[in-house]
Amino acid sequence: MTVVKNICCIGAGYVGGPTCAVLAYKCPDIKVTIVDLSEARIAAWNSDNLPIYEPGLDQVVFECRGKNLFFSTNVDAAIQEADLIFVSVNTPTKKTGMGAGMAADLAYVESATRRIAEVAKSSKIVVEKSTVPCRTAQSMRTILEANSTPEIHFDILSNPEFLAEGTAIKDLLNPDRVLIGALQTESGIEAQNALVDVYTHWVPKDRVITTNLWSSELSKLAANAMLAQRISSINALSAICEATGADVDEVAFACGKDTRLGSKFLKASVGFGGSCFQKDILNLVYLSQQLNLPEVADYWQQVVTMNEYQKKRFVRNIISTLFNTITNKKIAVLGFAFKKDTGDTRESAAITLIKDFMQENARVAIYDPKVEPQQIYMDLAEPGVLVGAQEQVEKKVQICQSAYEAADGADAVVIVTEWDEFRDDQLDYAKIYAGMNKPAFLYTKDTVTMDRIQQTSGAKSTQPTIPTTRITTKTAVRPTRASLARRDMVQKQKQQEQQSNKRTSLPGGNTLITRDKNTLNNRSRHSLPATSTKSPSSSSSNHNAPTGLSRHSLPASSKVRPSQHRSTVDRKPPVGRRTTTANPGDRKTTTTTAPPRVAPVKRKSTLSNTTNEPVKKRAAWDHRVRQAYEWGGY
Ligand SMILES: NC(=O)c1ccc[n+]([C@@H]2O[C@H](COP(=O)([O-])OP(=O)(O)OC[C@H]3O[C@@H](n4cnc5c(N)ncnc54)[C@H](O)[C@@H]3O)[C@@H](O)[C@H]2O)c1
Ligand SMILES: O=c1ccn([C@@H]2O[C@H](COP(=O)(O)OP(=O)(O)O[C@H]3O[C@H](CO)[C@@H](O)[C@H](O)[C@H]3O)[C@@H](O)[C@H]2O)c(=O)[nH]1
Repeated sequence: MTVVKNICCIGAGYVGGPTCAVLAYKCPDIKVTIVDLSEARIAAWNSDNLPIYEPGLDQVVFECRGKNLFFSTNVDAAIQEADLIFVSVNTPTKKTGMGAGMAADLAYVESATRRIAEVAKSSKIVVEKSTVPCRTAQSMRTILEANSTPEIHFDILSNPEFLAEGTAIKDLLNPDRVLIGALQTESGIEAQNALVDVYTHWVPKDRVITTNLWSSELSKLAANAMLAQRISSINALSAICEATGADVDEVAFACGKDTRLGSKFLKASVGFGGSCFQKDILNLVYLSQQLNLPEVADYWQQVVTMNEYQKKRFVRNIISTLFNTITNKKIAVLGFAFKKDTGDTRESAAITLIKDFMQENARVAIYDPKVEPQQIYMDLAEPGVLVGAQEQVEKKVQICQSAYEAADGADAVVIVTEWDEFRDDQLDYAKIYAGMNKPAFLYTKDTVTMDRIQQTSGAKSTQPTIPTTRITTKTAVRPTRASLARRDMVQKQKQQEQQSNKRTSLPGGNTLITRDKNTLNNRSRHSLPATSTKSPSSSSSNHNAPTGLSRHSLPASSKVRPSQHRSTVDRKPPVGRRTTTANPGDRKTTTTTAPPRVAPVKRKSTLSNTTNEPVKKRAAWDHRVRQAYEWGGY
């Protein structure tokens, strides 16, 4: 039986570093050496300032470094010493040549494999940790076997990594499962058992799954494709929600309660980012095409297409609500990393959004708590992102030290990354508002709807009303008293509408209901016009704004009293109105004036009647709900 005593990991990146640091932490009897070609990266791993930000990583590394955990650029020595070698190098999407834009670039995997074959002086278990197309292990095996001798034998395993950035240490310490694929030969199974023994130092045995090589490789792509598919599904539904008045969070909550579906990964967003999802789905699309399965390829391609659509839709909505132009307007972008608790910016939605803002000649101010300015400049200067060199980018964007600095003088604040410090109990939104141009707008990533800081009547600004992120029943929490009250209230309003709303007959026998401007929920209800043409009233508005607004509470940190909040609204009649023409799915034919960001006074009295809760108390309640959700994660 093979016992692993010495492990080498080739690739000291987001996966190799944390994975093998946790392995060293949990297996003090095993020596772990993480190697990389990048001297800068290894120097950082050996310093107090680790090259990646990941909660809990510092403690793990500082605990083991120098004892049984080592970082080195001496790749050959580490290979020679090891019994087992993880190949954890990058596998980005190919940029040129065959399969460009889709296929995984396996050059780094191949070069690491060749290096092992060249320098190994004893038998090794080589473990494919990188995410690779199905049957890559076959190519690795061919390279290794071509160099094996009677004394040196190579076994190849597939052990894909499922950690998510931002929660990597938690995921590694307590994984849902560990997957190990092997050739079903005697030697393959022995190697598989040796790796099982390593993991069972801390992972319960029933969570270590053993399969054949190809199932293991494909399972990694499949898991990512299915996770991303859920996000695209909920994002597709968010577009329908905005057009119909349904609330995407409520839909997600209702669907997620079905135990067959589950509540995770149903959070509508501006689109998924990160180095993995898009790359791995495109990888699957390419694989399907190569296998002559065009329908399968099209199916998975649609997940990526929907993601792109969502990002574009978000930008379009922002421009639309900013009166159809953002030229020379200052847009504050809060967050640049692709998700919170990581400094990783790869495929971050922020890059796409900022690119679009800049192409519309907006001025962009960016703040992220963990991403270095240099990284932001590099990402924005990437060919195909912004035309021009880094110096040009530096002239166009302002990188700020705080959210307040970014928002100062801004026309709009866009929260792209859901960092905790942007929560309304952390950030003083009254202060943010005070420093902004009026009317001021706030957009949040998870709603894809406009969150308007204040409704003003023209150029003159009024008292701040400061709604912050929307309050809804989120996927991880039960419906609240507040949301039930809202439902009651909406029903009540519906009844009132039936009496007071004007009914307009549309050609084709359809009916357009124009809502009373002062109703709480400014989403209009439409009968679906199969053949209707544009109603006369639709020509009066030229906006294409999102409408899926829900209620907002005052932030805990807000200095604005509920009474001020209401009185401002009293002074300002909401303008939300929506008319739909022939094709309800065609956003171009749907015109909407931006609905008010906050409810009119009517809302308060209705709510008070329904819940018997003063507004202030209700706001606090809503705030707790949101916090509970956010701490619960997706
Ligand atoms: N980032 C994630 O959250 C995540 C999660 C699961 C799986 N994965 C997969 O893991 C793999 C690695 O991802 P990552 O995010 O860690 O990438 P990364 O770019 O952060 O790290 C890869 C490292 O490998 C090094 N490298 C490349 N070729 C080398 C060679 N021949 N010898 C020595 N070092 C070499 C690079 O210098 C780099 O530091 C990818 O296949 C990725 O799809 C990533
Ligand atoms: O309900 C959700 C969940 C996530 N996201 C977004 O999806 C992206 C990816 O998030 P997440 O999956 O949490 O982070 P990653 O680090 O990309 O992790 C994914 O990709 C890794 C690399 O393959 C896998 O190992 C992980 O299992 C898989 O979750 C981010 O932009 C999130 O904001 C949503 O929009 N809605």
